[in-house]
Amino acid sequence: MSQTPVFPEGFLWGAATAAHQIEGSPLADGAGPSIWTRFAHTPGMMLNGDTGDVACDHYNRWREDVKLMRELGLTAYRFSVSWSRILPEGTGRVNPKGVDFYSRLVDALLENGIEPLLTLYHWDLPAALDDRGGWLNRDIADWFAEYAGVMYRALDGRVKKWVTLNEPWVVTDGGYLHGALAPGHRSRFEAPIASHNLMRAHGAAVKAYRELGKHEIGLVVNIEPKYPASDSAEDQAATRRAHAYMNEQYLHPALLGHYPPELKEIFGEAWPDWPAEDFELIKQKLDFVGINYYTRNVTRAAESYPLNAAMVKQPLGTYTETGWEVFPQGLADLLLWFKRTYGDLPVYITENGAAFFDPPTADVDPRTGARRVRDPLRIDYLRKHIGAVYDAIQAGVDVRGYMLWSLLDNLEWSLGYSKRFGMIHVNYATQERTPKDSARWYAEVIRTHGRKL
Ligand SMILES: OC[C@@H]1[C@@H](O)[C@H](O)[C@@H](O)c2nc(CNc3ccccc3)cn21
Repeated sequence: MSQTPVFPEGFLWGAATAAHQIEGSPLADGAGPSIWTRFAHTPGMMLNGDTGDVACDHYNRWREDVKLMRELGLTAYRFSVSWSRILPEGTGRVNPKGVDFYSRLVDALLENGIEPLLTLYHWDLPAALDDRGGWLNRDIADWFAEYAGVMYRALDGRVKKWVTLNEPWVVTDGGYLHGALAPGHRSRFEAPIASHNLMRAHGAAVKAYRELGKHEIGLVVNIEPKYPASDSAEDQAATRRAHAYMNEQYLHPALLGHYPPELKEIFGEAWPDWPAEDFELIKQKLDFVGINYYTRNVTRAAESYPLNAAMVKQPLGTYTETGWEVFPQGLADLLLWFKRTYGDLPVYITENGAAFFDPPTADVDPRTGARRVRDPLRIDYLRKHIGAVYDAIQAGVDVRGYMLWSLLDNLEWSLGYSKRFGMIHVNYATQERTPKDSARWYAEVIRTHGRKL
């Protein structure tokens, strides 16, 4: 970044969370269980046996959390809705208390000048639908559109930026191919089917929005730039496969109406011949794309499944607690690739952040009793990545906002509470919130509209 940044007028400065990671009370007020309720209570699936039963108790503490957002000066907040709070069986009967929770949250955000960005699906499929095949059942496109319609009717107008899916790649790769995430399947035949039905459901929800909604809707993907470890043909080919598998597998059908050809090469006999009409459903006009960026991959050829590619650890690199290399240039490179490949569609950075070690309890000043959590590594990470966003904007990419992952320390899926991504520290024993130094730094970035990076 070569000069004091000035971000575009109206650029949104926010933070992001997800229902199952922060809310707790998964079965309160008539809610049905999700696949994560089940997965977390399946022995051996979660580090330390952690579950989302309490999490950050946001279901009860949401007023306090909105107050903290206001104090930091956030102008936007990205959150997700738990499908099984709204439709306990996934379809049919609506649970009014579930709708009320999100309606009250949205009203509180608006009263505090915070724009809501609502994600309809952030991995917590109703268990009742998983029992009917879940993402492997083609009917899920209709089930998802039904759920989306309930939310559009309830909140559209107060919510003006909707997201259909969060990261279909992780849902499929984690939940159906490698089994590390709910529902814990390990099948190279199931993964492409789940992946395709996720995109059909995305298309059906966007189509429903065009009939019911009056504002904006998009898709959120996690993408990582892939750099070849060498200029050997094998490493170049492995990098091409890795790029297609993560970065193009979802954006291509959503924005171009076809899959990248590498997917047939990767999955072979496990890659079906999809009906042409499926792509008419999937390729719906979008108002924006959300990009979740965390790291890059230096890629080499290797015997691995299914990509025959492996990541190369960088000896001089800095790595986060989740083992991801800190590489801010990758975000700028990725945004320029997006613009070159898909054109001038507006983009939001819908997640960016890092887990570094933070203590389980905040430091307390013995004289004043003030609590503090020092997190200089996170400040350095955020400063450099927000700087990369600025550089991409200067290079002509239409980035409209930045959502820091995450507002609060929270349940890091099957890693439990072992990884802290929050700019606000959560003492899980007391549920006490303490803004970390990174939160106070981010508040200054927001107040100066990026000048104080
Ligand atoms: O891991 C941090 C966050 C996670 O808490 C969010 O719920 C999720 O949206 C999210 N996506 C990524 C992107 N990368 C990723 C790669 C492999 C497995 C899981 C996530 C990171 N994160």
